[in-house]
Amino acid sequence: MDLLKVLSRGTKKTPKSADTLAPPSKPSNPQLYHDATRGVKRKRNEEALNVASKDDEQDIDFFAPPENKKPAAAATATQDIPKSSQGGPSPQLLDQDEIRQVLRSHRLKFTLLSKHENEKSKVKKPKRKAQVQQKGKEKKSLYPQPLVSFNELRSTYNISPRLVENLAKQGFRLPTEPQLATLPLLIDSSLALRQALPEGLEMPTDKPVNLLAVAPTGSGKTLSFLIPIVNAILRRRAGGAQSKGHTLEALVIAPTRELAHQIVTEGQRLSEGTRVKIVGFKKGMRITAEAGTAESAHGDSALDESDNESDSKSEDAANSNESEEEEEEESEADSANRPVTKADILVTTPMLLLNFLKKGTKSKRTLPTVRSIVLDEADVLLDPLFRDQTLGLVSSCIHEDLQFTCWSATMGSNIEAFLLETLSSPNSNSSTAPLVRLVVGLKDTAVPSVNHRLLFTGDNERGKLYTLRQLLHPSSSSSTIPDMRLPFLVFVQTIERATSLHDELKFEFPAEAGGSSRIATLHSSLSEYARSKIIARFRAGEIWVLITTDLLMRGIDLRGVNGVINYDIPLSAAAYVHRVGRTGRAGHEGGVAVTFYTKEDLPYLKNIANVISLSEKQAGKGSEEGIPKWLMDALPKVKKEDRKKLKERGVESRRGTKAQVTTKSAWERKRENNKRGAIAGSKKRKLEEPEAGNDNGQDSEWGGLDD
Ligand SMILES: Nc1ncnc2c1ncn2[C@@H]1O[C@H](COP(=O)(O)OP(=O)(O)OP(=O)(O)O)[C@@H](O)[C@H]1O
Repeated sequence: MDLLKVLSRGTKKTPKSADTLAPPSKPSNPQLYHDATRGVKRKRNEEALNVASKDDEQDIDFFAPPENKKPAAAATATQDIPKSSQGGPSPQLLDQDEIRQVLRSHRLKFTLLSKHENEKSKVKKPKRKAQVQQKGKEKKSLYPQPLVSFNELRSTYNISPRLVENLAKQGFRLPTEPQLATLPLLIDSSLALRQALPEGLEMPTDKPVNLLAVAPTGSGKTLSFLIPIVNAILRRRAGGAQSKGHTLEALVIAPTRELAHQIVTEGQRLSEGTRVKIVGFKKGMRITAEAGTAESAHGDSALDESDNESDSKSEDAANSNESEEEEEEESEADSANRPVTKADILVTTPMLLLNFLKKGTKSKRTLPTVRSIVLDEADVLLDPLFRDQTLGLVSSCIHEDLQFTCWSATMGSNIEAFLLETLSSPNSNSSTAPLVRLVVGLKDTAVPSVNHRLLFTGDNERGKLYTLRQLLHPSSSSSTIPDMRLPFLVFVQTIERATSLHDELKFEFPAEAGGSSRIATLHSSLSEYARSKIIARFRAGEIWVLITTDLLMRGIDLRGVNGVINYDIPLSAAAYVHRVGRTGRAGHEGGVAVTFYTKEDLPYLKNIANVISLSEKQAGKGSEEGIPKWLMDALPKVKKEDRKKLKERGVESRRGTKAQVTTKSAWERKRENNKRGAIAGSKKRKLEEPEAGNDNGQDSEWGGLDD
């Protein structure tokens, strides 16, 4: 039996046909897990369901003033809201049993992490180790107040009414799981933790809580960290503790410009009308920073970073190719004349701001007014490749009550241990604050909101191209995946492959359907201007197929994306999770993720098949929809060295110029390559100096990280 083909059959196809460019389904409920029966005693459960079914019939206004408020039990589709949270004078807190019930029904698990506990369990005898750790874990479980409905933001946590209005304006009616879990803790930790600590466990309540949150892709993590930050700024202003002007109070770090820009946009929507200013840091921008000890205070200056490519790999991920149309090179004198940009919240990629803080001084400048630092996609920011830059920024935030929060859909245990070590080091500004971990779902490597497919495409490039062409015309009867609908993202391994696949496909759509304008490619060697234009056109629905690299795999929220195609296999389970998580976001159903594989990919398939199985399980789908167990067992285990190699290099045969995507014969390609080589050679001879070395060349596109 051919294992390769059977694997494709193992993933069920939905027979439903779909129209090209059908709009994404309306999100009915942005919550992923809402099983009211989970972890509930029978009697209580029946009561809760009865309340809910009655309330379901009513039209609910979650943002109504308290006197018109319907019972809070009706405010979520979770049907598990205990009575004590329903309306009434604030603050209304749930009791321990009720808290546990809500947290369990949403698959939310909080743990108080402590280095001390870890070390203690390490010295025990090996045989008892598991038991000790288990015991330790139980002891460290926390049960903070959940946010059962958005109206509690006003009634219990007294947040700015303007923020609540802005949420309502965007149509957000139910908190997603990370919002439900973290908003109380981050807005008012002492209130949220009042009944949360198990006996014998103490935690300082005068310090803000540091948080490590692991929640699925598209589950609203951005608002989970933005709401508390904006609210804290407004609160301090209202209390007169902060001037009415703009003081930099929060720093959000993201791995790519696209994500940073998106966070700024979401923040601006949230803080509309509040005078809280959220700004994306750009090259040449000046902000108020305090000089290090060797310098005079406020010795800030703007930077020209065009010559600063010292860390080409991370720059490629975050800010590649700085020859921007809109960001012409400027002299230091020019940039120093620029006015200082005022902001309350600054969003940046790590290298960009770090360069600014370092430029022209012996000791790095500091940001003493920053009270909150957010690492979005923390696992990649704390990966050894990028760690120094990220920690460089963290160490410049010297406020004594600095709050540190980390967010991602995937978080390796190595990252967790590293974070714990860093935060508990004597140099850390957050050393005395507790570190709490939240995990939403059973495990981080799952994307339950997406329909996953594995597709064997034959042994060569032609098979892949043929299959992709079929998917571009999803209504055709020959389509391999009938429920695959435009628009979609296509992920490939390298920039080279992205451009050559684009060349192959750009005339796929007829002129009357928009022709070549419907297909585009986005990767880090394009200018920032070009990149943002492409994203804007994709958001506007003008581009139907976007061919990209792993640059776009994290955080990007393109609401209309109906499908993701892994044309080249992802480099790790985490990369798979992030790539396919670009669809099926915030309750949108019907997102499809198709992963092509060839014989060559077989050694790497088990990782992905595992994620698919777990996702199906978490989504509550029957075993017939996932990959059968016998098939899973038959797949080869990925060797450690192969995993490492894959992470660093990708599939070897897809690197370099030879790995272009093409249907041309080898002879034709050879002739073209020779011609191109001759032209390039003559151009090179004319140049006085060779180009500045980026030794990663075209293959330096940011690769995904392993779990
Ligand atoms: N309460 C809500 N109800 C409905 N939609 C929401 C809610 N909160 C956020 N969203 C929307 O959900 C989408 C995904 O949110 P967001 O980008 O924050 O996800 P994420 O968890 O950060 O995902 P990723 O891990 O991929 O970065 C966004 O379009 C956002 O506007």
